[in-house]
Amino acid sequence: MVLKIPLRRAISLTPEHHPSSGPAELVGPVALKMEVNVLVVGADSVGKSALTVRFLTRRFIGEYGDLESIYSHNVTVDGKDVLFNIWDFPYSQDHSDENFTEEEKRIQWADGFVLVYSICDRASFSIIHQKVQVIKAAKEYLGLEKVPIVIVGNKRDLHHRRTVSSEEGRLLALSLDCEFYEVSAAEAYHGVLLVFHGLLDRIKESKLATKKGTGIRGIVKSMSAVFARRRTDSL
Ligand SMILES: Nc1nc2c(ncn2[C@@H]2O[C@H](COP(=O)(O)OP(=O)(O)OP(=O)(O)O)[C@@H](O)[C@H]2O)c(=O)[nH]1
Repeated sequence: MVLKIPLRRAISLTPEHHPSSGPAELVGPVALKMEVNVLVVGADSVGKSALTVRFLTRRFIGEYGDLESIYSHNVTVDGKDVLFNIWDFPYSQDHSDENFTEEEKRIQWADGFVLVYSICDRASFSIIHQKVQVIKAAKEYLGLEKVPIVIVGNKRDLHHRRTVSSEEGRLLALSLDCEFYEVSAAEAYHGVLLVFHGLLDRIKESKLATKKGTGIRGIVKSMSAVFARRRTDSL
């Protein structure tokens, strides 16, 4: 039986986690709670909503409608609470300036990306390469060197209709320094769980690297400022 339930009712939505709020770590009374923003991107009907809902509710609903929203959900990973804000967003063919700016905002908002294609839809696979480049370029511009991206080939259960081989997916991910998974949101929860946990690991690594980078960059910057002042003083 196919269950049809509105996503907003299936998942608790925390309204304050809007793109403008950006990534953050919530400081609770006792412990630091990690919060991550994840953007799920891909062509139409590849299963973006199915993956998101599977991760958040463990269920495969079947039909998801056209709702585009950010869903916030607490997940316990390695004994620690992590707040996932997940934005499931269809790939847009609209290349207007306005759309470009909106896309940049979404990329800025996200700490990590799940890029989804369907193994039965070659066109959905073909856009992944360009999408990764757009994301990386935008993040590099913001000073982030290592961008956490996971590429996911969905609908693995439909292997008789496969048009993209696992090898192609794996090679693409390898060439773009992304992680790769093939899953079936329809058939199994475990694979989908690995996708989001794998992404979380990458996000943690990237945050750590950024903190370290900022530290060194900060020291270099202040030293340069001191020497520059000394040079001006001695003139
Ligand atoms: N067989 C199979 N069908 C799936 C799988 N994942 C999703 N679907 C189906 O594919 C269709 C599209 O799924 P959605 O999750 O709505 O895809 P989407 O990418 O969010 O689609 P848009 O909202 O149009 O961008 C639905 O009919 C789902 O039931 C899967 O792993 N296997």
